[in-house]
Amino acid sequence: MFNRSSVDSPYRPFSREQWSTLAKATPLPLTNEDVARLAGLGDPIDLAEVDAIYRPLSKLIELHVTAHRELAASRMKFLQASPDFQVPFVVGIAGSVAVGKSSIARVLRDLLSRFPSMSNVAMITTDGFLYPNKVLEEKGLMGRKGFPESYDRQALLSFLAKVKAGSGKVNAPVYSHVTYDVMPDEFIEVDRPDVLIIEGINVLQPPRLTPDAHQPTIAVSDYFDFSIFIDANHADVERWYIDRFLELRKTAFTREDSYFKAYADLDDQTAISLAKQIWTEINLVNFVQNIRPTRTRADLILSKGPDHRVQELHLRKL
Ligand SMILES: Nc1ncnc2c1ncn2[C@@H]1O[C@H](COP(=O)(O)OP(=O)(O)O)[C@@H](O)[C@H]1O
Ligand SMILES: CC(C)(COP(=O)(O)O)[C@@H](O)C(=O)NCCC(=O)O
Repeated sequence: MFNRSSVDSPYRPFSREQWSTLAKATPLPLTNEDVARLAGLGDPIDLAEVDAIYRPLSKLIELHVTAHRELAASRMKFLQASPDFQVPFVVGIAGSVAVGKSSIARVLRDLLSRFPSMSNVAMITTDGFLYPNKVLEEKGLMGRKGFPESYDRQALLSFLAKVKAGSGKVNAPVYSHVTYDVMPDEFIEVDRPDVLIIEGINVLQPPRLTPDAHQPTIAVSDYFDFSIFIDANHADVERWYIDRFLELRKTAFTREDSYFKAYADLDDQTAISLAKQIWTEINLVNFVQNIRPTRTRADLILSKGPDHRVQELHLRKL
């Protein structure tokens, strides 16, 4: 669990209680319609949690979006240039596999789009930018899925550059957890959104050195205007990973096109040891070596307890 609260820390800490008092002063309380729509997302985040933690967070992000637009307008005026488009505001969400990034991203997308100034909120996940299995096999990286080298970073950087440059209709590739591979003909079309949420385990990776000149290149997070790291004790995340694996065994794995179809009939004990093995050999190693070290690059760190409820928040001081 992240724990820095001294005066020289770049972060200002908030207990769950302190943060949730902000909900009272946050506009746009949840209406019955919002509650029904959020429940319809099928995510397990309960509505009290949405109200106490994620609704104030949506307001904080809205403040950043407004300030970002004002700064862009003043800069254009100073540069005597005419603003030709509104640059999308990019929110990055990082954290371990199975820490709850996608669930939080979906809820945030819904909450942000309730603000009239940012009704068009797009969302993508970085798994679409993993190399296809065929390429990973050729590179000997099938056991390193999710590690920085398993992503087509250039494609991801180019996607973000186009979105930020105001290009209309930019396609992001899509990953299937059923086929365990990138889908060759499926894309998410992003068309000049007000906000783009990009979620993935490696989005806060520092820039890499170029092999020839040893010069650092641009980082994915250079395109972020606000970044969030979802943190939790890794023993809890392992449990969430195994629970999700057992759930998938009953659903996605039973499909004919599932990569894991052979796992659908496993008994509980075998399924649990297999999930533990994948967790320990791939995802935990990646978390310790590559993901956790990026935590202090985030603007906001959300620390979850064993029940997924956020217990503490650390917000970067301005
Ligand atoms: N607030 C929550 N309460 C209960 N379960 C949750 C919560 N958030 C996520 N989960 C569960 O934890 C697991 C991991 O969440 P998910 O959003 O898929 O993680 P990630 O996108 O980080 O891999 C899933 O089984 C999900 O249903
Ligand atoms: C697809 C993932 C790399 C997550 O990617 P992300 O969307 O966070 O970029 C991960 O869910 C994964 O499949 N890891 C490989 C080991 C495993 O099967 O869990």
